[in-house]
Amino acid sequence: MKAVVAGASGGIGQPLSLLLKACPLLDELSLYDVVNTPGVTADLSHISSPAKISGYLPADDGIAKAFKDADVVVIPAGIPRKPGMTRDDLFKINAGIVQGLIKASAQYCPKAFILVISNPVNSTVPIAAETLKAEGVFDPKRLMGVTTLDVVRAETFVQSLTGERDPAKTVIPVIGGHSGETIVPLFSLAKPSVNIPADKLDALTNRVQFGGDEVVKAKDGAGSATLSMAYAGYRFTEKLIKAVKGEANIVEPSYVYLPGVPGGDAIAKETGCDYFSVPVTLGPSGVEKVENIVPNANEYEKKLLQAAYTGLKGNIEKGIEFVKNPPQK
Ligand SMILES: NC(=O)C1=CN([C@@H]2O[C@H](COP(=O)(O)OP(=O)(O)OC[C@H]3O[C@@H](n4cnc5c(N)ncnc54)[C@H](O)[C@@H]3O)[C@@H](O)[C@H]2O)C=CC1
Ligand SMILES: O=C([O-])CC(=O)C(=O)O
Repeated sequence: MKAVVAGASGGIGQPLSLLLKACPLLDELSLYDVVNTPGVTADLSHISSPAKISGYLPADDGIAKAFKDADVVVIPAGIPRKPGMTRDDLFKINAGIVQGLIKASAQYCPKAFILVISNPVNSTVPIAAETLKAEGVFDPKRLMGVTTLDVVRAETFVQSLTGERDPAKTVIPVIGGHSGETIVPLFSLAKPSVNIPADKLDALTNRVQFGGDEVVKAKDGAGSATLSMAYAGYRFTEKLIKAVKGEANIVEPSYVYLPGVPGGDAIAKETGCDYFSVPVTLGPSGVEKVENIVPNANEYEKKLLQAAYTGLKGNIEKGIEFVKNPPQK
C-alpha cells in the first residue's frame, strides 16, 4: 500500500505525513511538494515504522516518481485563507494547483483513490472529476472530498452538552459541502441521540458551519486549520485504507460525485446537487454505497439544507466550468 501526499511540506502536509509515516498499514509513503520535501523526508525517515519514505520536488521528473503506482493520493496542496477571505477566494490559485496534481494522478497512478483536501473543496472535487473524465480515467468511487474536519468539529463542540468523556463516541452526520452555510450538521440524527436545548442549537450549528473562521481569526494571518485538519485527514485516510484492506462496516461522510456511486442518484435528485457530502460506506473499491439520510433531517435542518443547495450549486458549476472552459491566460 503506497500513499502519496501532495503538498507534503505545508501546514497540513507535514503533520499529516507524520501520522501516515507512523501508520502501520502503509508500506510506502511518498512526499511531493514544490518546496522543502528533502528536509521533511529526511526528518520523518528516522521514525522506526514500516513505511518506506521518499520525497520529491518538481525537478528531475519528481512528480512522476512521487505518484508512480500510488494506491492513495492525498492532496493538501494550495494556499490557505487569511482573515477576511472566503474559501471561494482561494479558487483562483488552488483550482490550477489541484488540476495539475490530478493530471499527474491520472498519468502515473490512474487507479489510485484520490482524497482532496485543498479548498474550496466544493469546487476542487468537481475540478478533479472533470479532469479525470477528460483524461479518460474517472472512477467516481475513487474520488473523495475530505469533509471529516466538519464531523470532528461537530463531535467536539457537542461534547459540552453530552458530557461524554470521548467526543468521538457520538456519531454526528454532517452533510452538504465544506464552506459556511453549505455545511449542515444533523444533530437530530446523532447516535447515541443528544439532547440539545433549543436555545443552544443555533450557536452550536453556527460554530460547526464557521469553525474554520474561528481558527483563521485566531491564527491572525498565519493561515487556517492545519493540525486538526491533519488529524481529520488522517482519520479519513486510515478508514479508507482499512476498508480497502477488507475491513467491513466503515462509514464516514465524504464529498462525492453522486450520479457515479451506488445509491447516489436518489440523493442527487432530492438535493439537485451532483456533488454532496453524505455518509459513505467504504470498501475495497472505495465508495461502496452512500446513504440518503436527507429525508430523515428535521424541519430545522431541512431549512439549513435549502440554503446549502443554493450555495453548493454555484460552487460546483464554477469547478466544472474551470475545466470545460478554461480561463484565458
Ligand atoms: N478540507 C478541509 O477541511 C480543509 C482544507 N484546507 C485547505 O488545505 C490547503 C492547504 O492548507 P495549508 O496546509 O494550511 O497550506 P500551506 O500553505 O501551509 O501548505 C500548502 C503546501 O502546498 C504546496 N504546494 C503549492 N503548490 C503546489 C503544487 N503545485 N504541488 C505540490 N505542492 C504544492 C506549498 O508549497 C505548501 O507547502 C488550503 O487550500 C486550505 O484551505 C485547510 C483546512 C481544512
Ligand atoms: O477555514 C478554512 O479556510 C480551512 C478549512 O477548510 C477549515 O478549517 O474547515
